[in-house]
Amino acid sequence: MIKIEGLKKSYAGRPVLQGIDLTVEPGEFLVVLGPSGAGKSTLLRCINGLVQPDAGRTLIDGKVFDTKSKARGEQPVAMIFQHHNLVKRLSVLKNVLVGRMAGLSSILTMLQLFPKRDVEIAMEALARVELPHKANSRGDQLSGGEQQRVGIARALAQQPAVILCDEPVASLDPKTSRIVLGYLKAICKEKGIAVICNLHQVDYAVEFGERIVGLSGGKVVFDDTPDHLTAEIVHQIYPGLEDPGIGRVLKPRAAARQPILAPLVATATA
Ligand SMILES: Nc1ncnc2c1ncn2[C@@H]1O[C@H](COP(=O)(O)OP(=O)(O)OP(=O)(O)O)[C@@H](O)[C@H]1O
Repeated sequence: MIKIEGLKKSYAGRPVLQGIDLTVEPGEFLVVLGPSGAGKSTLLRCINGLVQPDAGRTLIDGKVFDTKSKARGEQPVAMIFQHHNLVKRLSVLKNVLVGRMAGLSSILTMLQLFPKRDVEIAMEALARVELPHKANSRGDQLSGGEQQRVGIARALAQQPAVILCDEPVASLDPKTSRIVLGYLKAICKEKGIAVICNLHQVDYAVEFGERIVGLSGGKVVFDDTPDHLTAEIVHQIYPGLEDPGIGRVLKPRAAARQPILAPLVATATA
């Protein structure tokens, strides 16, 4: 279980996260929505131990995880990025094995020598995203969607408790985006890995998210299942958004409901 308690972060005196509390269960697929600058990436960086919050903490299975844990090589958190972050000149298999490096001595890492068990784990992860036949291809010989599937395999090979995804389909076409999100969700369920996924696309959030968190002005302004996400709430999460079609992706039942969090309007207009 991932427990995020009172996370606060400011840059140059400007608050970016203003006290985030979230609990995410194993195997839960949580989507974070919010406008540019809402603090979505900062939230993931704090959870991942890349950024030290000014206040608050993240507990993973009851143990604090922060920048110090990361520096010690603890790896309960895997990350998937928008631009895949593959090493293009390395083979697909070696890219996936990057997910296993934390447990290796620096000499083995330098020589790119991997224990048989790690290679097996990496191949299993590649098989899970249906790319074992690409193991010996170079990273830059794959399409964008395939590269993102390798990114998922690399995260999976790390055997994490949580996978954080920062706009993982922002540079993919709609069909490929659905394929990639489909793999992520299936893996989340099968392996009991919590997934926290930043997205900009409300339609994908509703289609794939089991739970949606709306972030605005560094605060959680919505936290519920997709069928409770109304067009009004979407407009309040994204102030000034002019997209009359947004209501079409929301279920009629949701469209009939009222916004459920009182601070929403105040935060969105602050
Ligand atoms: N290292 C940093 N130094 C200074 N300011 C930062 C830093 N990282 C983020 N910020 C600022 O914090 C705010 C939130 O940034 P963040 O990247 O978390 O937003 P976001 O919701 O992920 O936006 P986007 O959807 O555009 O990626 C922004 O105003 C950004 O400029």
